[in-house]
Amino acid sequence: MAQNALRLGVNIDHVATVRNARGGDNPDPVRAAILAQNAGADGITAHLREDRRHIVDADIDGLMAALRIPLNFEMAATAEMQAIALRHKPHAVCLVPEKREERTTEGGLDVAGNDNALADYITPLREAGSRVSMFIGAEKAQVEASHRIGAPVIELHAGAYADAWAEGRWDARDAELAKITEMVAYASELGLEVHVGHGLTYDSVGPIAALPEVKELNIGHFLMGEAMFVGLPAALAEMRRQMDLARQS
Ligand SMILES: CC(=O)[C@@H](O)[C@H](O)COP(=O)(O)O
Ligand SMILES: NCC(=O)COP(=O)(O)O
Repeated sequence: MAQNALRLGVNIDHVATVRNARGGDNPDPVRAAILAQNAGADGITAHLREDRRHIVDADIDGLMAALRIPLNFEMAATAEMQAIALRHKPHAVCLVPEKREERTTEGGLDVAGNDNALADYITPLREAGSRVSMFIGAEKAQVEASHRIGAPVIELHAGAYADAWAEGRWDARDAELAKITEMVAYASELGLEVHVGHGLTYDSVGPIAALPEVKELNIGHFLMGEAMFVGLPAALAEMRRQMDLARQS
C-alpha cells in the first residue's frame, strides 16, 4: 500500500445488531467481516460494548480466528475489557467512552481528565503489542493528553460533523469540519497517527478523506445500511471510490 494511502476500516457491529434483534446466529458478523476482507477492507472494527447489545464475546473469538487483516477492537476502559484484550492481543485497541443508556457513542473519551489512570491502563495493552488509540473529540486538550500518556494513535469522533451534514445544518457542518481539520494537523505534528470515524456516509466522507494526514477511516452503520440494498462488496467499493476521489483531488 502506498505511503499516504488512506485505510478503510469496516465496522461490523450493526450486523450483530440485526442478529440480536431475533437471537440465533444470523446474520453473522464474522461472515460480514470475511466478506469485507475479501472485498478489500484494510481492517475490521468491532466494539464489544459492556452491555453486549451487538457484538458478543464469541464474535471476537471468531474474528480473531478468521481475519487476515487487522482487528481494531473498540472497548470501554474497564478491567473486564482489558482482560479480554490482553487475552486476544488484537492489532489495535481503541478506548471508547460508554454509557449504558446512550443510543450510540455520544462523545469522545475524556483523556485530559483521566490521564494518570489511562496511562496506567494502556501500559499492559501496549506491552502486549496492541496499538492503542483514544477515541476523542477534536479538542486540543484531548489530543495533547493522548500524546502525553503515550497513545500512538487517536481516532477523532466525526459524529457532530456527520449529524450536521445529514440534517443540512451547513454552518455547523463547516464549523465541525474546521475543528477536525485543525486537530488532525495538530495531532500529526505531535507525531500521533490520526484516524477519524463515526457516522460517515458517501456524502460526508470526502472532506475528511481529503485531509492528507488522516491514515484511517472507520465506517460501519451507513455501510451496513447500504449493504442491505446493494450488497457489502458494492457498498464498500463505492465508499472506497468516494475516498479515493477526495484524496486525489
Ligand atoms: C466508537 C464508535 O463510534 C463505534 O464503535 C460505534 O460506537 C458503534 O456503534 P454503536 O455506537 O451504535 O454501538
Ligand atoms: N469508530 C467509529 C466506527 O467504528 C464506525 O462508526 P459508525 O460508522 O458505525 O458510526
